[in-house]
Amino acid sequence: MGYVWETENLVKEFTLSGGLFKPKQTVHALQGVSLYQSEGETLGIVGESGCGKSTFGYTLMGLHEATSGSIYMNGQEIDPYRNRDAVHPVMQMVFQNPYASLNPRLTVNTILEEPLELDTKYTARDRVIRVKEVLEQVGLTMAFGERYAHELSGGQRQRIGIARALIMEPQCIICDEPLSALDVSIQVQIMTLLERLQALNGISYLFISHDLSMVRYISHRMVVMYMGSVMEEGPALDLYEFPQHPYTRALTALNGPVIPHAPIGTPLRGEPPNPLNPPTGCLFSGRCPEAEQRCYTERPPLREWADRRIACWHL
Ligand SMILES: Nc1ncnc2c1ncn2[C@@H]1O[C@H](COP(=O)(O)OP(=O)(O)OP(=O)(O)O)[C@@H](O)[C@H]1O
Repeated sequence: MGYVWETENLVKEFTLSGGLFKPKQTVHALQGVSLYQSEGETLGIVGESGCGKSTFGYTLMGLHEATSGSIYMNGQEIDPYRNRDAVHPVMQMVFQNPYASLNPRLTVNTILEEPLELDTKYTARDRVIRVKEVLEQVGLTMAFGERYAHELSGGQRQRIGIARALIMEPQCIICDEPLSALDVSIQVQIMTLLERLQALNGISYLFISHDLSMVRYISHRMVVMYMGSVMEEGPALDLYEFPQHPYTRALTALNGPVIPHAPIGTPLRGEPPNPLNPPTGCLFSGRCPEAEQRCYTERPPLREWADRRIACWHL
């Protein structure tokens, strides 16, 4: 089975413009990320705030221009930043804030029909049918089509966000913290909806969240990111219950031990290093309880280890 998308050594740097006495500075947001996603799979990306999760999703979607590296969709190398038309049939995005991501001046019907209008394959009648179909899929009736965003609850808005992503039948939806603005009971409903849609349409999700304990439930595979770099990647439950990288162990330690005898990490200490000036060795070395001399000078590559990939000299 082919990959829906794949990245090779993806690098994203943001340049901060300097001032009269201040030189330009570079934020190293993604430092060579190589990942892939299979059809029908949910891939979770977790990590602390600022580790580059959203930047990865945005660069993949072409909302940011990659500094270097390659992006493939269905095996074809593309530049999503310059060729959005090639991205949209493959990938759509659901945003964190359902309040901000819907245009308040448009009815739900107009919001959902807009992308269809760009495709000549859809007649006016087809558009109405497709909007009804997609509203039903996200658990809303046709009557919601007449409403404006402010007339909807948070959960209903996020359902519309999902409907908008679904409408062109993409292969993959990037969900960037889609639950964090919602109440816990609504979060469960939206998670259940996403799972049902996956069973129905075979869609893939790239699920971005800082909440490891939640991501492990929804994901098949999980990626732990730190300072724009992949620290550990593997089957979600297994990775959560038996974390190997000291950083993953530290993250899971925050949630308490899950399984008796599972390796328990040392809780995180200190702050991540400045992304303007990342360390030359392992990016986690400054906070790692197991760091040795080599960790401070040489960056560990991401190496295969059973069904995982781990970037640590201690394997
Ligand atoms: N447009 C931008 N200009 C400059 N720096 C940016 C920009 N967008 C993101 N960054 C920086 O890139 C790094 C990664 O940010 P990003 O938002 O991708 O992290 P994140 O893991 O998604 O965090 P959060 O969970 O808080 O959204 C951070 O240091 C951030 O400050």
